Amino acid sequence: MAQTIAFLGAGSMAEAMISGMVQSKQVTPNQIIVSNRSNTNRLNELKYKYGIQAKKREQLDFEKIDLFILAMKPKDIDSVLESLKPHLNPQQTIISVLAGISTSYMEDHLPEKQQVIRVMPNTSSMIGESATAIAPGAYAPKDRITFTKTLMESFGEAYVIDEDQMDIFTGIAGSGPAYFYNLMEHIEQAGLEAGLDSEIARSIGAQTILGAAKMIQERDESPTELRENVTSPNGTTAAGLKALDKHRGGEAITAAIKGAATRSKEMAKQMEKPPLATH
Ligand SMILES: NC(=O)C1=CN([C@@H]2O[C@H](COP(=O)(O)OP(=O)(O)OC[C@H]3O[C@@H](n4cnc5c(N)ncnc54)[C@H](O)[C@@H]3O)[C@@H](O)[C@H]2O)C=CC1
Ligand SMILES: O=C(O)[C@@H]1CCC=N1
Repeated sequence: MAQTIAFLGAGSMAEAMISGMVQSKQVTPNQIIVSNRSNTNRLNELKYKYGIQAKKREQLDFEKIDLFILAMKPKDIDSVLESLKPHLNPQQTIISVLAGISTSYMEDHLPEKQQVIRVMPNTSSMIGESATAIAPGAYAPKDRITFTKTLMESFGEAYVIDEDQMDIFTGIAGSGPAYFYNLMEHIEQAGLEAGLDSEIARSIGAQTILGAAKMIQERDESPTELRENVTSPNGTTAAGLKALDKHRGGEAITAAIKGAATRSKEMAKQMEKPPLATH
């Protein structure tokens, strides 16, 4: 992949993607440039940790960059698009990881017909295990979409979806790791309260989640069949599931996914609003 990739934003999501890309060896570290608004300590940290290039915004050589990956907070999108706009040429692609920012919003704030692709990775990119969505904008050519998919696959699984599915994808996969970390917090606490060592409680919980996820991926059985296989009549699992049901565990997960997806939609709506008039 002989392309130069510049990250604008050097936070946790940028680092997770950089880590996954570098480990995959599909991208060499010197193809990656990381940049942010002002925190040079953070840039140096990433530079030395991953062997990539780190540059202040004013040091970026825009012409030599093929792909810009926007990885700042959604609230900073306007200032970033404004600062990018005068430097872009039609061959350059803007990839955005920002939740709730549509491709059409970005296209409207960039030079006419700029190539824009929206993606939604998650922090498991860090170890090559992301589930990443890709939604191309109106002017993204096929070869760039294919390239972006290959790039996203360097740190996990990647799926090309319609942009109107991005909110639910964000609810399931973008925010999803947090639900499992929250689940782990509860598992660990239950283990601790019953006298397990905290390290062992954490390890047991993680291995159990990992094993269940791999069973779903590797076996030709549905989650329902797999659940039934664990559940002996009147046994321990039946008692556990009854308690889960009583406390509306399943509904809680559905609500979490829907809550995140709704927030993603709301964020997009807020961006569509005209700015408040100032007098
Ligand atoms: N954290 C996550 O799990 C995921 C985050 N995202 C998206 O990734 C984006 C970044 O999220 P995090 O990494 O968690 O945030 P973060 O707060 O850790 O990082 C934001 C970075 O942007 C930089 N920044 C701010 N203004 C800038 C500007 N004008 N130009 C260049 N850089 C600028 C900051 O210095 C910081 O390095 C968000 O838009 C979020 O919606 C998407 C998927 C998952
Ligand atoms: O919480 C957020 O808004 C971002 C997007 C998906 C995960 N983190």
